[in-house]
Amino acid sequence: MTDADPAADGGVAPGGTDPAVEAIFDAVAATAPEIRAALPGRRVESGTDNPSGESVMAGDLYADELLGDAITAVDGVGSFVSEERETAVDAGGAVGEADGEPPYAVAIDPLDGSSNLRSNNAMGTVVGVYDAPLPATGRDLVAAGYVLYGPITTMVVADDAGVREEVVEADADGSVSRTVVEDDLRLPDDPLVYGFGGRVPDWPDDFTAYAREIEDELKLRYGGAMVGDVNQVLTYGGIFAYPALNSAPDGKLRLSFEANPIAYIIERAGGAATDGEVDILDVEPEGVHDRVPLYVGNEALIERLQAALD
Ligand SMILES: O=P(O)(O)OC[C@H]1O[C@](O)(COP(=O)(O)O)[C@@H](O)[C@@H]1O
Ligand SMILES: [Mg+2]
Ligand SMILES: [Mg+2]
Repeated sequence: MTDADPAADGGVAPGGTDPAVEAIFDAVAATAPEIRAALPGRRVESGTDNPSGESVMAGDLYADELLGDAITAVDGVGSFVSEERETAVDAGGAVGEADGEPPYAVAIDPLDGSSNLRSNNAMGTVVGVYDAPLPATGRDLVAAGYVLYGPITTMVVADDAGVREEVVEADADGSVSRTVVEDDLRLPDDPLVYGFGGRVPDWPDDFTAYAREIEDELKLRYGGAMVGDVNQVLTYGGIFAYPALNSAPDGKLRLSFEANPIAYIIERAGGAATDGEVDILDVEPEGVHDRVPLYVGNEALIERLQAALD
C-alpha cells in the first residue's frame, strides 16, 4: 500500500529479512506525511474519551483511522490494537503460532504527546510488532519503532539487527521515501539530558531524592511527548521517566503501546528500561490498556535508579 522504497534511496531495509515487518514500517512511513499534513485543522478535542479515560484530540482520531487502515492491509498482520480502541481489530490471521513468523499483532499509539498539538510542540507515533496475541510481554516484540514529527519527520526502527534512524519525506510525485541517516544508533556513553514527567509534589520521596541527584548532573529536557523526550535521550544520552506517582502508582504511560516499544528500542541501542523493579520487557500485563511506570536510558543511570527505589 506504500510507495516507500528504502532500496531506491540506498537505505537499509528495516525489519531485517522479514518482509512482513518491513511492510509494516513501510505502511507507517507512508502515513507519516499525511498525518503531518492533517494536523493543522485537528488541534481540538474530538469530544470522546479513549479506553484510558483521556480526552481524544481530533488529530488522535485521524491518525488512528489512517494507521489502522494502512497496517491492517499489510500481509502478515493478524491483529491491530490501538491506544484509542477498546478491542483488537482482527486483520485476518491467528497471531503467535510460530516465534518470529507472521502473522503479527501490531500495537500503536497513533499520536503520542497529542496534548502538544495546541502548543505546536513535538509529537510522535509509536509502533510495536509482537509475535503473540495481546496482551503480551515485551519479550514477544520482534520489532518496534516510532515516528517523530519534529522539524524533520524521522522514523526510528529497532529489531534484532539493531536500531536505525531514517528521514521520511513525501516526494513531489506523492510517493514517500525513507532514507537511513544512522544505521547503528547507540546511546552515547556520557549522558547529557534528563526529562521526568508528573508534578514534583506527586513524586514518591525515593524518586524525588534520585531526581535531585540527576538535576545536578544532567541538563533538563522535557517536552511533554514521550517520543520527543526519548529521542533526546537516544541522541544525547541520559534518562527519561514517567514515574510512579503518589496519586497514580502505575504512572501514566501504557505498557503495550508506549513502554514496551520504547524499552525495546532503548535496550537494542545499549540502554536499559525498568518499571522500578523489573525490566519493562518482563512486565506481565493483565489487559492491553494497562499502565506502567517507565524509566529508560543509559544503563548506569537505570541501575542507580533501581537502587534508589529499592
Ligand atoms: O502532560 P504530562 O503529564 O507531562 O504527560 C506527558 C506524557 O503523556 C503523554 O503525552 C501520553 O501519551 P498520549 O499523548 O499518547 O496520551 C506522553 O507522550 C508524555 O510523556
Ligand atoms: Mg502516548
Ligand atoms: Mg496517543
